[in-house]
Amino acid sequence: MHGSHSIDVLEVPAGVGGAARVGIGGPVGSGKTAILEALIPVLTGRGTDLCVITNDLVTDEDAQRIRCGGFIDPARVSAVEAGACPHTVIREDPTLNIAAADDLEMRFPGTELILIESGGDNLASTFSLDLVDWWAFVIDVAGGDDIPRKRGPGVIQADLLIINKIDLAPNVGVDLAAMHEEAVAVREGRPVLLANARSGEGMTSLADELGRAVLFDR
Ligand SMILES: Nc1nc2c(ncn2[C@@H]2O[C@H](COP(=O)(O)OP(=O)(O)OP(=O)(O)O)[C@@H](O)[C@H]2O)c(=O)[nH]1
Repeated sequence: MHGSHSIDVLEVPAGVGGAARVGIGGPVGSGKTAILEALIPVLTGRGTDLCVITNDLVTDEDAQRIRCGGFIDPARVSAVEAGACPHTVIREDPTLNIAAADDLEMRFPGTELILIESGGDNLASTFSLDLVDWWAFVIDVAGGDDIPRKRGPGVIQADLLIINKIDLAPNVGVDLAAMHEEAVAVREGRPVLLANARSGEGMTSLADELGRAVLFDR
């Protein structure tokens, strides 16, 4: 009919989109994968039904590492190859990640939580709210205690800032209390969590935070 136009309605299968989608971003090497490795057993121990998506530039190395860990069914871990720019697939055009999350929910219908790790390359990476409901940004003590002062969008905008590798503070001459205080100040009081992904310190608090923020205190 002249003047009318069709509207494409995307078919979303029943149940898909029900899981909370959570981003874990931050600079290369800050410990995002290590945090997932320490966090997943805490969450599954609480009975949370979860899946994982990793974003690597051109490999599925992080996904393989999590699949090999033995703490999650390897089929529940999907890899998105981000190509040249890691920001694009979590912010400008998160279509690939949304498709990967939908696919996981279709294959595992009871999924309550999807953790999406992104291989960001600097302090500017943020997640699109079309992709995630909530996101954390991971920096580490060894990267320098001036990172909060640089006020990168990740540091400022994330729902939670995680300062990881706190065990290394004495080795790199960082005053942890001052770094924490400064991070809280630049975030105007929004949450900042101190963590040591190697020992698991902070992971109970992180699981509690996720419980409050997206799992509604299950
Ligand atoms: N001492 C110490 N080392 C850590 C901690 N967390 C991670 N690491 C180490 O830091 C290195 C980088 O950790 P990853 O988990 O691979 O970091 P990532 O952010 O996932 O790195 P990309 O995926 O390359 O962006 C590894 O050698 C980890 O063992 C921590 O809390 N303390």
